[in-house]
Amino acid sequence: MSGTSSPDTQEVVRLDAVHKIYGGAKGQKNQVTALDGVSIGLDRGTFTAVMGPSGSGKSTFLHCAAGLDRPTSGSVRLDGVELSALKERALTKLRRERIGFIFQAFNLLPALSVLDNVTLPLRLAGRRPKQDAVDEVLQRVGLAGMQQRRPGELSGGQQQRVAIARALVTEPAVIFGDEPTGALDTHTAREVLILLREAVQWARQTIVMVTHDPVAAAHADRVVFLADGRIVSSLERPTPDQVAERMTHLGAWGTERVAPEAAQVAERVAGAGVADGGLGQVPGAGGGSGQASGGRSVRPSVQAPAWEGLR
Ligand SMILES: Nc1ncnc2c1ncn2[C@@H]1O[C@H](COP(=O)(O)OP(=O)(O)OP(=O)(O)O)[C@@H](O)[C@H]1O
Repeated sequence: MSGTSSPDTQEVVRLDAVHKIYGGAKGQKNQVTALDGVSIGLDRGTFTAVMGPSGSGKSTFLHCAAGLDRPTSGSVRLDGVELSALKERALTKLRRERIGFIFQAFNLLPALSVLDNVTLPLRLAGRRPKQDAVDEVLQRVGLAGMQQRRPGELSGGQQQRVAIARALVTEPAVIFGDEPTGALDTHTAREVLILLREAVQWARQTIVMVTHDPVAAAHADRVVFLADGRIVSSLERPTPDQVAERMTHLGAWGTERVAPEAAQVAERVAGAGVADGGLGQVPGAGGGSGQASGGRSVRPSVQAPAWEGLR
């Protein structure tokens, strides 16, 4: 554990006793405690998935950890910098220079080429893109030869690769993903997850990903589970069925959404080649009314903070 920003620092993200309370003055009825004393450290070069039932605080966790929202109390340090000490402009600069974001809905600029989308964060930061470095990133994500295409001329998976390249090109301290595979079909989602996994290995990239999908989560080094705004457990390098089982214990597929969620989990877990045994633990698994993950609706994502000030 350390608070410096030296490259050798193990913990890139550190949250201590973070509370986030929405709505009204203290003690008022309409208050919601979205985060209730979250403390966690995320090491450099690791891939962490954040899971939990709907409303458990996953998005709030991501927003606070990434400096998109300020905690009500507690400390968030990113790459050794205490975020609460930063004024808005400095926070924006830090997000632009030290954080990469990947969203469910890609958030590419349709009028720009692949190359211009990927190099945009560098140019916004006043840095001249180095052709070799950009070429390498595009090669790594499988977009070599597509530099001049527009996002509209790419598949969903290719568009997400552009977003990943855009996140990687600044060599950020950490990349935050908000359901980065939520809009992709099962096969494409797997390719994107493998790519993220590889980025952790070859670039020693730190990645934090919020997901509802046990198969996606199982690509991470560690899966952290939130319930009622608290970290209630974690699993190291779990299988998809271990993740699904843990989510079941958290009541993640609650009664009002049992059938679609459970069927979806069953499909995803089965698609990952996991033994059938794990599926029996998901209530309503195989219940039939769920849709394939590829048909999953795109839930509203956070605004694209990395591009604030662009227009
Ligand atoms: N801006 C806000 N104002 C008031 N309450 C909020 C706000 N944002 C989130 N909440 C509440 O905080 C709690 C945690 O929300 P959050 O979006 O972090 O959960 P989540 O785990 O990401 O949920 P989901 O999986 O459904 O996206 C919920 O009760 C939610 O209603």
